[in-house]
Amino acid sequence: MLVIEDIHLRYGETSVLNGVSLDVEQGEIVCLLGASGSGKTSLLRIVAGLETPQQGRIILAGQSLAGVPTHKRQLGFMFQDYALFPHMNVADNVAFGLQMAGEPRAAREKRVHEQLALVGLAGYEQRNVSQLSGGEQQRVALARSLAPSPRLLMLDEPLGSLDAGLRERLVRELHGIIKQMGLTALYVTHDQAEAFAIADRIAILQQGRLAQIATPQGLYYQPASRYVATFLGLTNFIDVRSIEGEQAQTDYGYFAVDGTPRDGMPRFLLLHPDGLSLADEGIPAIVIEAIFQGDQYDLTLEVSEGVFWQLTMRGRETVPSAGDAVHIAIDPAYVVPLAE
Ligand SMILES: Nc1ncnc2c1ncn2[C@@H]1O[C@H](COP(=O)(O)OP(=O)(O)OP(=O)(O)O)[C@@H](O)[C@H]1O
Repeated sequence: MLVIEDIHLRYGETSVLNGVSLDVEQGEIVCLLGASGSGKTSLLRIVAGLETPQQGRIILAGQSLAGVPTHKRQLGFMFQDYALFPHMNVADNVAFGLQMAGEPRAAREKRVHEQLALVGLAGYEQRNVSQLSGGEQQRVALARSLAPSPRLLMLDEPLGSLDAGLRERLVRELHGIIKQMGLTALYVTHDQAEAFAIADRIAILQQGRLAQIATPQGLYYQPASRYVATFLGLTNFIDVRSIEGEQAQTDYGYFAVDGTPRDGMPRFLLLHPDGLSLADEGIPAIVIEAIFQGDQYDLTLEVSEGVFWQLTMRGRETVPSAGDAVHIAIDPAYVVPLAE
């Protein structure tokens, strides 16, 4: 549905996007996830036609968008700072795009009614938008962006200003609505949990480059680099001393590395915290802290001086205390070789 091809964007001497390419399938939700300043919003603005790259192409439904102005691209927008019109009621806000497109009144009213029902705000037509809660306002904004039947929905931190609990609920609702309508969406966020909750695939941007694009599970269990792993909060790295056949030698023993990384010989191994457990024997460690997170304990363990590993314990197992000596077993299926 959407092809983003080799996009380069510079502001003066500053390179903001450096050869970004990715595809979004019809009906797919792709999240752009990355640190502040990694270029997420700039990429969205290029797809929207609000910014022109020095190089590269955007193709929507088989047609190049070069020279096509924003209002002719048939896109829906839900941006954090793209506020509702405070002087209009809910119905007029939702009808805005339809009115701009010259849709007749009766068709407009029908569509507004349908869209409000879809976002759970049936009967809100005459309400004043300034009297709605933050969550209700976001739903009106969503209904407004969906009303003109966009070919692609673009969302930039759409839930950024809401509190955590409401965000969690709305992100699930948003997912349901986008999927129900079979919409294709490009969703910008810097919040990993939000991306995991809504995306079919996640594109990680790292200083204007695409570091990896994969399903949430793919990213989490097979990060392509140390940067991606660290960004996702996975920090148990060990250096590879040498490779002997399909075995990597490390300070903590030998590990099989048959699935070698695509970019060359592994220099590090990521020990995924889901593959670490406490056992009667294994790598000796001292518990530094055990933090209760509701659904799990997050343990920090010191395996040698200044080297700390994270391990999670689920369920109601007996959890050791700070200062306890323990042993760590490693499930080889959760060892990820990384070249960079
Ligand atoms: N009009 C501009 N002129 C010069 N530099 C710009 C302009 N717009 C963006 N930049 C720079 O481009 C880089 C990428 O910005 P962008 O807004 O795309 O990042 P982002 O990943 O969306 O960040 P955030 O999560 O903070 O919104 C930043 O370093 C920013 O300062």
